[in-house]
Amino acid sequence: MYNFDEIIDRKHTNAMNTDGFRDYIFHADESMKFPYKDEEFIRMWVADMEFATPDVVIEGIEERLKNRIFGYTRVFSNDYYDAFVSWCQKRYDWSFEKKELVMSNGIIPALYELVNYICKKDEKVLFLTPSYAYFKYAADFNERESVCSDLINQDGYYTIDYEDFAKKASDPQTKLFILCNPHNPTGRVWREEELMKIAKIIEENELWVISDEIHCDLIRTCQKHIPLGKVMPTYQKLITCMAPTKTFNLAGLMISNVIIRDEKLRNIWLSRHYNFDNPLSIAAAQSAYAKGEEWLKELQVYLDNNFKLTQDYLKENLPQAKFRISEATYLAWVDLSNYFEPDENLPLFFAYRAGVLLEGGNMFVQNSDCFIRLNLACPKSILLEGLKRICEAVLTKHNEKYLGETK
Ligand SMILES: Cc1ncc(COP(=O)(O)O)c(C/N=C2\CONC2=O)c1O
Repeated sequence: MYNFDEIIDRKHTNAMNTDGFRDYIFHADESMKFPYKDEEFIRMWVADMEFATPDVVIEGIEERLKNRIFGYTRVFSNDYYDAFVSWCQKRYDWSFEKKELVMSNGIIPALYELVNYICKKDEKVLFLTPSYAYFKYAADFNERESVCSDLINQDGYYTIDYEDFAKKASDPQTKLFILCNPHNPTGRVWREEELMKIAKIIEENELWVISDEIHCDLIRTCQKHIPLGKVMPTYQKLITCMAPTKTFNLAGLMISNVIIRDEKLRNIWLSRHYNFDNPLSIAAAQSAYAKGEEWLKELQVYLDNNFKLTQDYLKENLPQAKFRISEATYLAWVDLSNYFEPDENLPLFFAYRAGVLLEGGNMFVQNSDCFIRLNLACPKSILLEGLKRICEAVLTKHNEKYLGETK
């Protein structure tokens, strides 16, 4: 049994989570002050976990450390590919050839590069909104136009607006579709029939498609992830991105899997991408895929319980908040439109009034006003304190507003 209740001090580890929030959330510097000391914040924002990576990963790194030489390194041996492809076969009944796998220091850097390799300057990048903002940033960085297809929110359950998606996909200038599968921030796990409808539209318009599946291992225990590559087994213009970094809390080790079917695009990648890897990251990732399943199973149960706890707590203490348990990710997507106006800065409100760091609607491109996104990958004692602070702050504001109106 693993102890996910353990509170681990992340101070002085150069963690984005503890030290990077002023810049990332508020675009401010260290001079930005709050009525809370930094260590007093409940941190529910950036998507990494407050849990120790599994012992098998630590042991894999320790084993590699014994060699004591850490020269230029690349994934040359089959061991890494064998561990990763076995993971995909066992969990998703999906595999790919070794030659299709290239490595990247992150999925975001891969997106930045692939947009440039795939789209000409006047071509467009399509994605579903609300969206992880880096899909838009990958287009912006490359000065390619973004096109957003808003998901339909049916009482907290998000579905694809196929008519809108098809219309935007049919624009001859739209060249690339980036799919988030499972979806951050709504937590949807796309069903086979949904993926098949998207696949039909992709094929009809001969789009390139990047399926970003970084969250695929972190699904509720009752859910099943389907790689887009399974629904489009022979479609050559498909790139699939997966990584151990979300699953095993290894984001700082910067190692991601990019599976490029198209040989021409793969050769462009291999000729232009900086193709070296960190030997400790390879050892960590390989151990995770080869031996990490038991830990992941226990983590999934712990996260399921954190989602249930959140649902019960909000129902009891913030009844006008609308929240459905995410089908995947450890991110809760909560609709507070009954308590806030669209133009209110929710991250700022909760930092000042609740001492909680979270990400808010305006950080997910569009179609996300009045939502907050809560990282639930933390010990339940921390989660409860965060939920308590959030609900108290909202209710105090709500009462202030109500009393103000009745004066
Ligand atoms: C859909 C998606 N793709 C890629 C990444 C990052 O991949 P990397 O470059 O680390 O390999 C994230 C991390 N999501 C985060 C990170 O912090 N907040 C989020 O929502 C993500 O949610």
